[in-house]
Amino acid sequence: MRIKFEPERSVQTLLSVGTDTSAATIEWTMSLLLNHPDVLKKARAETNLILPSRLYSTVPLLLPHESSDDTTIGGYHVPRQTMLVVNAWAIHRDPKVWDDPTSFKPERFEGLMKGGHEAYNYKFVQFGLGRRACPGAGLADRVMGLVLAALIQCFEWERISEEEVDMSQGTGITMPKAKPLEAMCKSRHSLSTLLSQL
Ligand code: HEM
Repeated sequence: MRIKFEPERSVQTLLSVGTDTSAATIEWTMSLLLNHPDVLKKARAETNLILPSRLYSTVPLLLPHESSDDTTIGGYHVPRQTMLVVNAWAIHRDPKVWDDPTSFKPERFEGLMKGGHEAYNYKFVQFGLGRRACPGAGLADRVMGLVLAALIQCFEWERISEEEVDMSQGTGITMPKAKPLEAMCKSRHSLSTLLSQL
């Protein structure tokens, strides 16, 4: 067997999987924050508040996998070479796994996040698990943390009307918002002072 290495395609794939997923996660998280001003206020006060987007898993079915051998999972016989799809979206909203699953409560992650991604006890699988888990998870965590912190710390955010931000979900391997987020923002007073000193 010959394997053809195509660096251009690899770079394109990395750029695509790395940017769509991170951008969508940031958009979902900002939408959640705009619908929960109390959490937004808390996030501004606590710069280390963890805001994982569990409710709106941006890769809701992970990527298809294939069983390398016959096996039995949860009483079901799975023959070799079966395509396996993990429904992360359903796991993240399962009341048997999460207390009050559909509420946006970032504080539920305090403590749970300390041991790295493998320590989530198979509850939070936004990046998959095991050998084929997302290799960009560490980078994505850091980039999303920095971007969200900058957006929250540097700007005042408001919804465009009294109505809550529409959280309907579109379809795609990376789950988009059905209606792109529109919000109002203005730079915070502290930022204007800082910028005027540059
Ligand atoms: C919020 C951001 C991201 C999310 C939610 C995400 C999620 C995922 C998921 C669920 C998988 C499949 C895991 C599985 O099926 O078990 C995956 C695979 C992958 N991700 Fe990410 N990802 C993100 C960011 C990134 C970034 C920044 C990069 C690279 C710069 C990246 C590169 C990849 C690659 C190359 C794979 C395929 C790995 C393989 O098949 O062995 N991802 N990602």
